[in-house]
Amino acid sequence: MHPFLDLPMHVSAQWRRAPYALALLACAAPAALIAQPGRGGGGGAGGAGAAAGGASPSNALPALPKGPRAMMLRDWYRVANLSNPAVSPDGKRIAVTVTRAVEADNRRHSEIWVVNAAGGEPQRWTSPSTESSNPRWSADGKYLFFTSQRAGGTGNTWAIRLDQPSGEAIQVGDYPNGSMPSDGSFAVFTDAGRPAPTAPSPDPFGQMQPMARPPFEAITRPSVSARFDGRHVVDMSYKVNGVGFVPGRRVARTWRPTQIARQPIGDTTKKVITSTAYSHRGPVVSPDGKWIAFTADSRLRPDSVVDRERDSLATLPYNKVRDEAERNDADIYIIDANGGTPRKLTDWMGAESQITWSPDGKQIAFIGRPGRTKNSNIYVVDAAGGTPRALLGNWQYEPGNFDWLPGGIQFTAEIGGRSAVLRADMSGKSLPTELVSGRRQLRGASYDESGKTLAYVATSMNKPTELFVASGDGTGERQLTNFNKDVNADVVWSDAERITYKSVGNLEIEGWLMKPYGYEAGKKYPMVIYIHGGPHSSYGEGWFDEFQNLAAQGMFVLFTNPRGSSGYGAPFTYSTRGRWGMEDYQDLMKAVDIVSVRADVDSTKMGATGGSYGGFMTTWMATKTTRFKAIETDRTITDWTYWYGSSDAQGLTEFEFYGKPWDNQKLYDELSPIRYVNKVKTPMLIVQSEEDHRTPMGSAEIWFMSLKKQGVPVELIRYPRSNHDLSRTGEPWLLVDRLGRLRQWFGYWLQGVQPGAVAN
Ligand SMILES: CC(=O)N[C@@H](C)C(=O)N[C@@H](C)C(=O)N[C@@H](C)C(=O)O
Repeated sequence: MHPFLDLPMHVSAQWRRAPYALALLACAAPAALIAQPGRGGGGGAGGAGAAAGGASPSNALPALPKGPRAMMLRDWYRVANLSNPAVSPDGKRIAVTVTRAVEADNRRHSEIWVVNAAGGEPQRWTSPSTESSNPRWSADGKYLFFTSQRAGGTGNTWAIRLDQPSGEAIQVGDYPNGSMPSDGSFAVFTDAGRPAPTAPSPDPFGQMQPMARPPFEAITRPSVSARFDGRHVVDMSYKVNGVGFVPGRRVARTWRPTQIARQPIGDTTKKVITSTAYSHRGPVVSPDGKWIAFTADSRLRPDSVVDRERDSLATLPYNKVRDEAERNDADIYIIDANGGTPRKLTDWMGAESQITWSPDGKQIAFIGRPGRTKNSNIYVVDAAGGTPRALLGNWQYEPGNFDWLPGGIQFTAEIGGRSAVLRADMSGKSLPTELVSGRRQLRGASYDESGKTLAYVATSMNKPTELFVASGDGTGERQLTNFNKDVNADVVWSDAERITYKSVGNLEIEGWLMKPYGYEAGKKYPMVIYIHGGPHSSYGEGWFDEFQNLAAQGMFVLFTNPRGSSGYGAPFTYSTRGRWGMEDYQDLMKAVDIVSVRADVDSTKMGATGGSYGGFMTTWMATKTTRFKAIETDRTITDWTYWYGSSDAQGLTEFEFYGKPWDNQKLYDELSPIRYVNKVKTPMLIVQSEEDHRTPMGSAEIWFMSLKKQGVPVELIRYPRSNHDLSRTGEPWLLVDRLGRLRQWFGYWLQGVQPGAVAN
């Protein structure tokens, strides 16, 4: 997991859009859910604007012309995104989530579709009137479970019955979700327990909005509670991007350590088998059902002690010896499947996750990260104990998810900007072998019970996501779906050339140059460099609406993964610590140098754009060079001290800048573009979301005002009802509006296209 946030570590800047934020509507699924793609009923494969009309602005828009042609803005609504493939235990069927926008309703919609692994038409299994995602098959093949919020249910797990005629989705209480032994007789999962009952006391503030009520131990009170509807804050984490404002505690802090529970399949009785002051995490049962492995604090200290220690350390100034020391926060333990005293499997420095038993139950594998800035690896240890051994040796890259199949361990990994399915050498002596690879990005490798069938979703530069199947060893790959057939037939998606180049310190940097739509040899075209955020994320070999948008406008799009990006190993990722805007800036400008001397690039018409950390970098660039004729800065950061105080992710700079602003104010200041704003001459478009709690509005506002006061052309677009993820999961109409503004801004400054003349 990401050290600062609840996010997976290797987040591709392009793929962050995939798990669309679902506005799950409460609505029962009608019977006869199965539909053929492209045959109506709420949107077939690739169907544009699938929902039935209602009065909306989009209804007034003319039909999109047939292609082949450049991408138009409204083509965005036509692209289907596939995610979470799941192979049935017998390997015969594959379920997948299909998400697309419903243009007329300004929303996204997700459904579960199922396709035979042997091929054939995919079938829709969930209702077009309800949101459904994340399919998973029960081990005995009786159910297809999926996530949905429907009226009259508890929790968000629903199921379609497979072993008998089935109608609407149901909820089943006797089939718990969790880790199961080979015979599938019971499931093991964590249980947060119930809060201790407290005597109800009258709450004088009970009628107030939750954010307005005086939190626990607050000193001030509303003079008249019915007249105060503001926000009263005493806790540090009072706002979270994508969630909003979070009400504070109203009672003293208590701890509810997670326990391990087990429940027989076909029974509704849950038995909690532990009762400890420490939490159990990620329990997995051995194939023979006798043992449960889990992670917990390395000293099994009560959660209250661990949390208080962490909170008190967090108030101290940065201390190199203490804060850079390697830590052993957690270890793996094994307990009898009926409960008892756990045994520590091994004392291992660092963090363990994804504990997995070998099929014979004799060994345990896990992903281990020996130190915060060190590469993770797959480790294997005897279930009896011993020293874990690394399977990937000194491999440059890091494993994603892995499966221990009958034939060995297979895993996914980011290899720079592409991704692959690989097999580990179980002796740990050789580097892993790529089974499914190529210039593309793969997600969600899923296997049947025997490991003989493998499914994944894949995309490449000019191909939106589709579902693929192959043999377990990666051979015999076949594309199973064509949800984007119609849009692909109309739109000529641009392809990109992969480049690598040596930058400061001889470090190799990977990048791509996407050709403009309608490229003709002998002509010159404007070029825009895109800069990703994080900084620990990456661009890569996948279809990306933003790049296609500007390429369709007739521009080269340059994008690179400067040092600091993820996907090239932890040393590369963390090599910019304390040096943001230094060598990574040079990595970016080096790419501009290389590309700008090409005969087909007009070096007098270059632009730059980027979001979040990329937004910081674009403002930083604006203070350093006038080579760009126009810049767009998105969800920007212009003052790191302001950002530290107003964002929801202080851990990022506390780690990267070696402390809090007052520990290292000089660095926070020196790396803040606002200190040099008097040097900016480049026209800038600023795009910012009103509800962005990751990079709040103040950075954009001060940048806007500073440029205005200096007479530099600047526009600020403030998007309502939007957070940090507007460009990925925001309201479709606003998201597309933003794409249009990018075309217009660069169209005006780089191509001389007059306001209002850029095609939609
Ligand atoms: C990798 C990551 O997400 N890091 C976070 C702490 C983060 O949110 N950083 C932002 C400043 C950022 O740049 N986010 C990127 C990923 C974005 O595009 O939003």
